[in-house]
Amino acid sequence: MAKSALLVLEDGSVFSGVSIGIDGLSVGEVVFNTAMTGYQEILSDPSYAKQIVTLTYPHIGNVGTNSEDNESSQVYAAGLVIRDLPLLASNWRCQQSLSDYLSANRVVAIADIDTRRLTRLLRDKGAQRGCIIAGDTLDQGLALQAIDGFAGLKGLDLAKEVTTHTRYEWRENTWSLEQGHKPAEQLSKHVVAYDFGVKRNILRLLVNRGCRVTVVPATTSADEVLALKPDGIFLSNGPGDPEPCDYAINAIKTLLTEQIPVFGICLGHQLLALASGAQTEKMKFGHHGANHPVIDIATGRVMISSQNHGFAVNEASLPANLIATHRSLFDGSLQGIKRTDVPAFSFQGHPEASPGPHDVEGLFDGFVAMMT
Ligand SMILES: NC(=O)CC[C@H](N)C(=O)O
Repeated sequence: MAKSALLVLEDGSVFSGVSIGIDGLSVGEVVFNTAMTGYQEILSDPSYAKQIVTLTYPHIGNVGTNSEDNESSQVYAAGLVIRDLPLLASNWRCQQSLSDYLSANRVVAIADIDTRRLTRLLRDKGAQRGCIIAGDTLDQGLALQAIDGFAGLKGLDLAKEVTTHTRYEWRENTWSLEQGHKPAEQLSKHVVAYDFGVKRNILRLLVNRGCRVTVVPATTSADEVLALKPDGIFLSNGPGDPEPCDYAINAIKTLLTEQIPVFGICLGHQLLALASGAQTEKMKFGHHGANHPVIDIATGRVMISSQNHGFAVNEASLPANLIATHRSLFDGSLQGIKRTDVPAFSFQGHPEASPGPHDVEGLFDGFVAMMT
């Protein structure tokens, strides 16, 4: 018999379902993601730390999980909420069912709830603080207490918590159906990548373009980065609010005076903006999905992108040396920026996909071209 579980929200809403992970209680910001595939990449994306992810696609788990599709070494999402877990996981790459994967990674998760009702609620009221409890005894009062004890993501520096403790070299190339991981390329450009919660596919796409990648902890100083003699500096994605990451903002300010190419993704984009004098703000329910249209303002070209952010750069706050390069066609919010005085640019969505379409991958080529 499946154990029961409850999802409780700060507004008092309660959804009851069945547990598909471990027994226990987990609190976080509840958000919805509209991607139809890629649940394993989403769960292991460090940017989801302290967030409980609801997947709007109704059948989740059909293809199980495997050891190659993780975007980091563990699950970072604080919990998973789905409609229906199929009885059977079937795929030639499947090594573990989703439910076994959730248990092995110590995740509290709930299925059999009305994710359409939940998503409408989140859309109307905004992302909610919430709690999943699973097990033999379900105490709603305890869940509400846990929610009270969680202040939300605003003001929370999580990059420092998920970053690597030690510097390391990344050599693994991209994966394809025909070849698995491709053999190493000739590596001619040296990229120092700040790990604020980096996804592996970003590092692979850099290797695929001939970059030797050195990944450094989030708190690495500008002097330490410069001592590594980088041809380019990459600012990664990551969880939490960018504003309290003053150590990173200060380092980026210094690095921007060096005329070394800088490329930022998501949190890295927000940090580049803050270091350039712009401002960020919390969004109502953010962008989480793999089907978000974004326009390249200079060419008018529309690309479908992967997205995962709850904060955004306020376009009205851009200083004179920062121009808008991309906008979301869902809500008009800023999706890309470029410095006019130094070689630095960034994108709010996820050009590395994983999961999602590859329309925006050309930004990696732009970064390599800047270094050449
Ligand atoms: N994927 C990311 O890097 C997310 C950035 C930031 N934590 C946000 O929610 O906006």
